[in-house]
Amino acid sequence: MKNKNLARFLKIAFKKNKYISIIAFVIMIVTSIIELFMPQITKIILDDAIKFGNIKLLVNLILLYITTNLLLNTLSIVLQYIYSKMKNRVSIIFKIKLIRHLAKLSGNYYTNIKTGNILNILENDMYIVESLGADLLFSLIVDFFTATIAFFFLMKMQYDLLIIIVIIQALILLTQSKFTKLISLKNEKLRDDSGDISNISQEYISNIMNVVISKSNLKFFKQYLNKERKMLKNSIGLDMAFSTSMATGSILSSFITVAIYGYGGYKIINGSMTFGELIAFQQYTGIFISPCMNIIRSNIKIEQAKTSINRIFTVLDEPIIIDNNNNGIRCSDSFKGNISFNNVTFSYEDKGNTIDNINMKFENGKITALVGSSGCGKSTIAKLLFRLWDVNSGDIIVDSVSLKDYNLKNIRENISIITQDVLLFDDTIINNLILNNKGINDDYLAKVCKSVGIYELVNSLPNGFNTIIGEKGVKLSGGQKQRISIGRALLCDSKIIIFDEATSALDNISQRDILENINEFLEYKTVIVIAHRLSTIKDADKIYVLEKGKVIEEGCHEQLILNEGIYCSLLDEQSLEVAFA
Ligand SMILES: Nc1ncnc2c1ncn2[C@@H]1O[C@H](COP(=O)(O)OP(=O)(O)OP(=O)(O)O)[C@@H](O)[C@H]1O
Repeated sequence: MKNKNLARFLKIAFKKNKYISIIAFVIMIVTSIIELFMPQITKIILDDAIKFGNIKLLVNLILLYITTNLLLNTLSIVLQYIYSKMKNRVSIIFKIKLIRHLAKLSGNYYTNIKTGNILNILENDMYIVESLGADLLFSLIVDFFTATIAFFFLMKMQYDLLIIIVIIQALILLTQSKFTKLISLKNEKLRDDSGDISNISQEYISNIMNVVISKSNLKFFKQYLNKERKMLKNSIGLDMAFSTSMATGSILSSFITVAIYGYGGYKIINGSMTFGELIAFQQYTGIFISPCMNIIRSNIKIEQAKTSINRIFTVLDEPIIIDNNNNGIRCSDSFKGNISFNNVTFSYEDKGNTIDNINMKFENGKITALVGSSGCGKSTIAKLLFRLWDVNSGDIIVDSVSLKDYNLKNIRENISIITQDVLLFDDTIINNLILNNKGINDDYLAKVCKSVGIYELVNSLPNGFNTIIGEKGVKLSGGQKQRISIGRALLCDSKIIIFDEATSALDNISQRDILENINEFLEYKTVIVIAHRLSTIKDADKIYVLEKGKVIEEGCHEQLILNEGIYCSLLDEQSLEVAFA
């Protein structure tokens, strides 16, 4: 699986860097050939120019040596530039792929997602893949090429000395491959630890104010320290394995030097080798061993990267359960957003039915309310409509077309959900209001802001609409956040608009004022209001009362009062609560 994912990764990376990779590969081969040519210059300098006192030849060879060196270094700068470009390009491509894919996943995935793990993939795994280096694959090919040619030169020069070197090299290969396995195992453990720590830190930092208020710092610290201790232990283990592997490699490599000077020196003494040949042999040995060692070290890097690439693909391969239906129907200009739930049944995972054979209608130009005790399934209705989950049975019909037959992105653009938990960005008020909706005119913006009651607030701020509201809108009150969220939805101008406890942070009077003020924006829309406070929905055209995922009563406020059913008792309970408040 890991190898398959590595191949998939390389295929995508290569496809996006086709021409630049070919250029890099050609430069690498040229560099390698030049390097292979260098020991020959040394040999001629020693054995021909110096030995026979040929000054002209010596000067020419030294000039050649300098020129080749200059060329080699220039090519190496060009290569570095290409690699750096490729590396960043590949990393950006995969990050975008990941972020895009995440947006296509289902509510189920979002429910079970571990934020820290995903952040870890986006940051750490991407970094490891980046540091694998775009050059690695090419280097391996070129290293193999260079080592083979150097091997032939060495064999031609002194095959018996070469045999000794090959034996030592084989020993190095054997020990290093054992270390590679150990290192990659330890590395995998470390990556898991790092994911766990990211999860805890992410949970802590993003809720820091609530953590302090709920006095749960100690719980976090304990959890955090335990994980850090475990990671420290594994990290030391990894470093030790790494340095032992390096030291073993280095000790074994030193035997090669011993063999060259010992056995090579002996050969010079008995006349079967020249001094120039010994130096050239030593240089070729370097050219032979260095790529061999590179191949071994690359193996460790590749093993590390494989783990990271695997993680990247675990997210990328997460199946898209909610079909995007890209070729599906798009909402036309005459789209009304009349919705009917026909015998809809739905359950989260393997739990019992959260929505149980429900039939409901939400009509354009009307306000329909959903009420019922906590956990009866009201918000689930909104989530099904937004297709975060698909229904198990029955169908949701929008303007006579099944919801599943619409292009997902397009139908979602026509639905705005304002939830209790407002999503605000650490950005200006204006950017939080308009999001991507750049074409909004100033008068309309002012009108919407007045209706949701933030116009005065904005004007009272020195930077007005350009005031930064802090992370998660921390500089605003709960009510102000909800007002911005409602304003944002109105500016979106979707045909279907769902208020899910959207005014829960506001007092009764502010809530009534907002609802009255925004009425004109809701005139030709399908409006669904989910509320606990029944005063919010008493003017709704239709009210559905839900219990355990079933509709148990329906009608307008007056009809439901006459029914003297659950709605009536909920109303009585709330009147009592207000009276005793
Ligand atoms: N993502 C989820 N995964 C599993 N179960 C869920 C999920 N979301 C909600 N539930 C469960 O589904 C049931 C209905 O939840 P829902 O949020 O629709 O209720 P609600 O009527 O809107 O409640 P409230 O008024 O408290 O907001 C609850 O029992 C809840 O635990």
